Order: sequence, then C-alpha cells, then structure tokens
Amino acid sequence: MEAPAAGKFVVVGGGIAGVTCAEQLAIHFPSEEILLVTASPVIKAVTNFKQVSKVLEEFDVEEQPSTMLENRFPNIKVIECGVKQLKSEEHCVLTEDGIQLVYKKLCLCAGAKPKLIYEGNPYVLGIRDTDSAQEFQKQLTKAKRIMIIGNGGIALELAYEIEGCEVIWAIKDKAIGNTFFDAGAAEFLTSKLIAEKPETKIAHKRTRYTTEGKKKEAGTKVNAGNIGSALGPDWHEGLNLKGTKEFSHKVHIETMCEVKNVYLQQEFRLSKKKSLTFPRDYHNQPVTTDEELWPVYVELTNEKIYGCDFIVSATGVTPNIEPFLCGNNFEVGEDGGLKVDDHMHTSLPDIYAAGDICTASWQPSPLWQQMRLWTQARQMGWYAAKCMAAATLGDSVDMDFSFELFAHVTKFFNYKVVLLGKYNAQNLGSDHELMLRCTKGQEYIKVVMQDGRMMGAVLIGETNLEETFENLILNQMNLSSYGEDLLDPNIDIEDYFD
Ligand SMILES: Cc1cc2nc3c(=O)[nH]c(=O)nc-3n(C[C@H](O)[C@H](O)[C@H](O)COP(=O)(O)OP(=O)(O)OC[C@H]3O[C@@H](n4cnc5c(N)ncnc54)[C@H](O)[C@@H]3O)c2cc1C
Ligand SMILES: NC(=O)C1=CN([C@@H]2O[C@H](COP(=O)(O)OP(=O)(O)OC[C@H]3O[C@@H](n4cnc5c(N)ncnc54)[C@H](OP(=O)(O)O)[C@@H]3O)[C@@H](O)[C@H]2O)C=CC1
Repeated sequence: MEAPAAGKFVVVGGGIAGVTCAEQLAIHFPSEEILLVTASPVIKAVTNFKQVSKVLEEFDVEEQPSTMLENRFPNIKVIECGVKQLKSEEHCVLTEDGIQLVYKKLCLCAGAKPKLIYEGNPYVLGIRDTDSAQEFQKQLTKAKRIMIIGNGGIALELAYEIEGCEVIWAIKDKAIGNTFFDAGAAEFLTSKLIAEKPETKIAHKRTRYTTEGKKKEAGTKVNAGNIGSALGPDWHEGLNLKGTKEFSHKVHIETMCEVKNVYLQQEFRLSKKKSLTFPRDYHNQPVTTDEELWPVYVELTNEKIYGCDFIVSATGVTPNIEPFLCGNNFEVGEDGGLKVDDHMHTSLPDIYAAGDICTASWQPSPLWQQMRLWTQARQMGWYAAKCMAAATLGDSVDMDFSFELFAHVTKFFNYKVVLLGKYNAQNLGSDHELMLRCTKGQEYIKVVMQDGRMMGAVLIGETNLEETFENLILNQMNLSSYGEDLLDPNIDIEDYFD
C-alpha cells in the first residue's frame, strides 16, 4: 500500500455535493481535519433526510451559516473564500485570499451556472441562487409582462407560480416541460395553467440567509453569477412572485421557436420592426392590445415580436469549471462537466468531482441517467467521499446502489411528480411500448415497457404506485402476462406483487 500523500482532504464548494462530501469524510476520518473551501457565505445542508423506498429519497435543504456545520462536525473547517486556481501538479489550491492549501485528495463540487442566452444583456435574468431569485422577485414586482425562454424545470415552475404579470413562454418544442415530460403529460399539466390557482401559498418553511450588498435596478447587470449555491425544491415558496396586475395567470405559450434577436427599446424604435405581436390566451383572446413602449423586445424565429419588461433565460446550466480550473488538463464531457469514472475520480490524480460540476462518464446502469438535480448532487457527494476514503485506506468500493435506478420526486403545478428509470424511454430505441392511465385534473401515469419489462415510469398526482413500480423496474420481472392489468385502477397492483 502506498504511503498517504501529505496534505489534507480538501473539498471545494458549499452546495449539497460539497457539504455532503465533507460530512462523510469527517465521519470516515474523525481525527483528520477536513477543509471545505467555498465562495458562498452560507452552506447548504441536507436535513430531514428520508429514504422513501429503495432508491427514492426526500429531504429538505437549509442554507446555514458555516459555523453550524463546524459545530456539528468539529473536524470540518470551512474557509469562506473562492478558489482562484487549482495547481494539480503541485497538489494544491490557491484561494482568492492568497492561501495555498496542499491536498492529499481533493473533491471539486463547484456546481454550475446558468447558461444564459444573450448573456450580458441587462434585461436577461438567470435564476440560480438566493440572490438571483430575490433579484428576479424584485424586478417582477415592477413588471407587467415578462418573457420566459427555456422548457425545463425553472420555466415550468415560473409559468405556474407567477401571478399578476403576463407571461410569454417561448419553447423550442411542441409541448411544455421537455426535460421531464412527453406530450401527453404536458397536456395533462397544461390544463392546470388555465385553471385558477387556489389560494394555498404554503408558508415559508426554511430559514434563509442572504448576501447583502447586491441591490440592482433592471437595466443594470442582473445576471446570476457563480457564487451562491443552487436553489432547489421550495425555492419559490416564501418569494412573492407577483407582478403589477391583479389577475392570477396569463400565460401565452409560443411553441417551436427560439429567440432570433433581442432589442433594447431605443434600438427597436430605430429599427423598422414595428409589427408587434399581441399575446393571446388559451381562448385565443388577446391579453393586451395597447401598443405601449417596453424596455426590451424579443424577436422569435417564428417572426413574432413581443415587448416585455425583462426576459428570464431558463435555458439550462453549464458546469463551473472556469476560470479556476484553467491550466489543468482535465478531460471534459460534451456538456462541459469534469468527466468522472465510476469512483467519481476525474482524469487527474487524487482529484474527485461530484454534483453539477461533473459529467458521469462510466458505463451507467441501463436504468440510470445523469440529471443535474439535488438528489444526484447529494448521492454523488456521499459516494465521492466513500471512494476517497477507500482509496486512502486501500479498500475496494462497489458502485453505490443509488446509481442503479434514476429516481426523482418533485412537484410541478402543485402535483407530486415521480420519475423513475427511463421515464421518457431515453435511449431505448423504437421497440418500446407505453401504457397510460390518466384522470384529468387528478393523475397521469405512464409506464415504459420493453420486452415485457418495465423500464421507466412517470407518475403525476397522488398515485401511491412509486414503491411498487420502483420494485418492478429494479427486479426486471417479465410482466407480459399481466398486460393492461398493470394500470387497471380496479386492481390493487400492490397486492398483485406481494
Ligand atoms: C431555481 C432552481 C430550482 C431547482 N429545483 C430543483 C428541484 O426542485 N429538485 C432538484 O433535485 N434539483 C433542483 N435544482 C437543481 C439543484 O439545485 C442542483 O442540481 C444542486 O443544488 C447542485 O448542487 P451542487 O452542490 O453540485 O452545486 P451548487 O449548489 O451550485 O454549489 C456549488 C458551490 O460551489 C461554490 N463555488 C463555486 N465556484 C467556487 C470557487 N471557485 N471556489 C470556491 N467555491 C466555489 C459555490 O459558492 C457553491 O457553494 C434547482 C436548481 C435551480 C437553480
Ligand atoms: N423540480 C425540479 O426538479 C427542478 C430542477 N431544476 C434543475 O435546475 C437546473 C436549471 O434549470 P433549467 O434552467 O430549467 O434547466 P433545464 O436543463 O431543466 O432546462 C433547460 C431548457 O432550456 C432549453 N434550452 C436550452 N438552450 C436554449 C436556447 N438557446 N433557446 C431556447 N431554449 C433553450 C432546453 O431545451 P433542450 O433540452 O432541447 O436543450 C431545456 O428545455 C437543471 O439542472 C434542472 O434540472 C430546476 C427547477 C426545478
């Protein structure tokens, strides 16, 4: 066995991945000091963790001052400072304060930042951390109309949550929510967008700490930087997402289009592009007809032009590898993440990575795929620590069970949403079948079958089927003989497979 290298265990990033990794290292090595270096003044801690079933998990996330983490784990020392540079050949990281930290093993958990369209345009906002969410809320209180670009998690949440402000939602696809749903599920959810929302704002549950000193006006630069940790479940609860008007929902969806150009007011007036489009609601009624002046105008590839107060670019994330990792020869995935193997190890010696910053580059289980989600950040941080410990002690370690089956529980449009395995038949080719059960306004269940085996499922609403389906997907039992009984509401499927 090689003698352990000099230096400490160092973890970079105070989000879910970094904090979970540091906590696990602290448990594995109680007599060693674990250094957590983070650019944010608060850390994200997992609380109320509940293993709902074999793979499904639920937990809350709290922003906490770093001293709370140090109190819970006296052998963790948090250094509140950004890392300026990694010098992998010298096994050390240099902080913005000029401190040089020599590591024996390093885990990079610096997360990701919003991949903004028209980055740098002062009317384009991204939402990533508490500060950018609050900035968004502040701008919304003055807004009559905003434009949302993107069709993933953030766009879905905003389209449903925003009140008192017209929303023009421009998507590349035919249906909403392409990162999570197929057209059927999208249609099921879309009906919720037109219905009046009940007045059931859930109370703000968690303590939040904010970074002061970043007050900005629309028109000054309001992009989300890369300093804070990413938001997650509940981020909009407690934020009053209300514009200047009295109505609740007015969402107009422009499908199959992208942004062609963005004009500031002055540019727009000078240009010849005067044919403004007036958004229409679901009943095809114009939501507004007054041709007022807007701070910014968006021209779409379908030739329509909308004026609005500002644009939310909810167009995904890009891993945070610049500038502090420049000059190191990491292998990087197509999505810009640090490639990690099945031990969360990057391509450079003694450097691991976990969470949004990394790209899973091992041969995955046929039922798992990477998505940049809170649950995966926790699981990766936990498993990275286990691998770092095993490598240090010369032990072997098996792939963690959580990477066997993709599982995500969340909430969209106030419905519980459970996604399991290849829920959208990802990479299954064309020889798969779908089974559906849908009760409008109540539940939507889709099961993906291949060769008689269940490969994935989408469960929207209180279906109570997640545990049974999780088992059926995991055990890959041949279900051909059950046929459509699988989704028959009159058959208690749980009893069937007991
Ligand atoms: C609005 C929003 C809603 C979301 N909702 C959900 C949801 O409902 N469910 C879900 O599963 N996921 C959700 N996500 C995704 C989830 O939040 C992320 O996948 C997850 O938090 C990533 O965790 P992480 O630890 O990898 O990165 P982050 O949380 O981004 O943490 C990165 C950390 O690294 C630090 N850092 C960055 N650069 C440096 C540097 N140079 N030096 C030192 N420190 C540095 C940062 O300060 C931060 O502490 C949401 C994301 C957003 C933005
Ligand atoms: N409840 C939950 O689980 C939530 C999870 N999140 C997570 O937070 C992170 C950030 O969310 P979000 O920003 O919504 O990212 P997502 O990755 O979820 O979605 C990005 C969306 O933007 C589209 N897109 C990308 N580039 C463009 C472009 N140039 N023009 C128009 N559309 C574009 C993508 O389309 P395409 O796929 O075709 O590229 C996709 O629909 C994600 O990791 C997400 O999973 C966020 C909110 C809620």
